[in-house]
Amino acid sequence: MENILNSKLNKGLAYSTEERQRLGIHGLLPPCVQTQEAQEHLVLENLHRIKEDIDKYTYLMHLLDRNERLFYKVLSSHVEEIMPLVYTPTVGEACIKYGFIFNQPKGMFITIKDKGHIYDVLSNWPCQNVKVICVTDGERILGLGDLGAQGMGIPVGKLALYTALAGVNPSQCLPITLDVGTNNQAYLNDPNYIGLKQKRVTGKEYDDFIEEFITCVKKRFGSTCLIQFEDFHNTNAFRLLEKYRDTACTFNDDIQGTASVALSGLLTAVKMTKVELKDCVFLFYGAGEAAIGTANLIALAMSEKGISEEQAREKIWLFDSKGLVVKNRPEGGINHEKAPYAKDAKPIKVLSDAVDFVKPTAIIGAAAQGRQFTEEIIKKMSKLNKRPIIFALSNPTSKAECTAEEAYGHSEGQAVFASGSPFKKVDFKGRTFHPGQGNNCYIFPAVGLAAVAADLKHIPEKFFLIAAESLSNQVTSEELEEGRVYPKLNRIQEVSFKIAVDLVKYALDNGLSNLYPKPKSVESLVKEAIYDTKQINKNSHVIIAQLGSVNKFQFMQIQITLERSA
Ligand SMILES: O=C([O-])CC(=O)C(=O)O
Ligand SMILES: [Mg+2]
Repeated sequence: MENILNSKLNKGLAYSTEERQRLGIHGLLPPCVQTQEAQEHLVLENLHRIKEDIDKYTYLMHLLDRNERLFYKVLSSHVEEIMPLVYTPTVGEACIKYGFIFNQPKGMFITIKDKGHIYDVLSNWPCQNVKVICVTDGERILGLGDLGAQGMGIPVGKLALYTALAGVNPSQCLPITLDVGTNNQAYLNDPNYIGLKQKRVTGKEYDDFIEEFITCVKKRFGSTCLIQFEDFHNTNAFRLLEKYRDTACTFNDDIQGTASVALSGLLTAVKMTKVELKDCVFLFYGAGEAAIGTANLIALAMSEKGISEEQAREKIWLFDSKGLVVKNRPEGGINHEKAPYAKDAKPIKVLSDAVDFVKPTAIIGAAAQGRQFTEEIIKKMSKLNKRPIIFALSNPTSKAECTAEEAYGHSEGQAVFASGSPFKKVDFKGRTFHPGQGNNCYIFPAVGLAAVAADLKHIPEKFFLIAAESLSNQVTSEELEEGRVYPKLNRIQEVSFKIAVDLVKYALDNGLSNLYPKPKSVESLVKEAIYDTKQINKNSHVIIAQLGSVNKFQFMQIQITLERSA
């Protein structure tokens, strides 16, 4: 029975008659034996019958609770169709409604009330061999703001992509929400809100809590367990990255992952526009994690192409909620992260006026303010550039700075466009345009695979430059012809694999890996770490060996099942 109840083991109707007898589950299933392909087909048919995306999300999460391998088989084989249902944009709606749709826990909730006991709480997680944690404190979920503990949908969705896009074993992944309260008043008043009903804890109490969390993760799962920070507020995201980047195996996906995918898109875009990267001028709409992270990485990339980082920063402009980021502006608001980009120029408060003044080659939206790249702005960009680069990176779709249709339409088909959330292809005046999804999902799964395969100590900034270049180099000439800034999603697994291999090679050459001696073939090393989504039709002892990470209690239960069926 344990087999059917354990989603990691359960195969549903795919158990053969022999297996059913051996495992003592004969009679618990109807007699039909299905192939995994037939099951996959059925899942897709069911999905197509469901009308609302949020209901499709719930259906898929139930599948994950029931038959993990089948879930990953379906997701990894139909990325373009299914990723938007378990990830951006549907996951945003799922978080908002998490109180209604919460079913089986898929990760851990560690609250401020657990302070002093975080190690014990982490010890309750049934899998021993955790190698990747995605953690949020729910304060800035996508562009939707403070969703408190209901932000859990994000680490769950991110880790699902670690497996589906890069093949990290799901038993090695742990989604965590740190619940330090919420300042979302609607949630505090909502009887269905699933988190702590208190205002956010801040200051020293917050910092001590995070410190205990990091220390306990290292103690429980080892110092090479990768900790991906996700959807923290700006004020904490930059600080925590600086604090832990050299003492833990960690990165911030919103700062570094997004920067890497954005830079990669730009490296590809300049192949289309034929304006060299070092000659481009960038205007960021937004000056938060994604904007500053990308600006910093562009400066690093430019500096490797022969100009100093300082000269590079001269070509990068920021526009925040108070207008163009210029020195001594009366409104102030120029923090430590923005300061290197503040220019000696007059203050400008209207984005369209800033476009006139800055004359950018590329505008990059990352402010989560919705449709701010207006027809007027896109038309101005098209006058300034033969092929304007327009990236609308804010998520989910409702927060995108413009739609794909607007970008291609208002630029008469000249824009090189990418967006954080997916847009369908656009037909315009007899031509078809394929918008790129400039989402960090092209980067973080590969970083995770590299970290798991090579037992990495740290994640250096250089990783995000290498990943950006590797991703851009993998766009084929056919894809370029079709105007694609990123490789097609239906080959994202091979692309992630190659990025992971490039990262591991750099890690090995730079003393970042614990592996000794150096592996002979990096490709084989990374391949060995990859999870197989195909149904296992092997003896149960092989299943145990593959699980490898169940806890003592589960292990005993499986042994009992096997003994009974022997
Ligand atoms: O989750 C996504 O789709 C990308 C991301 O990190 C964010 O928008 O915060
Ligand atoms: Mg994020």
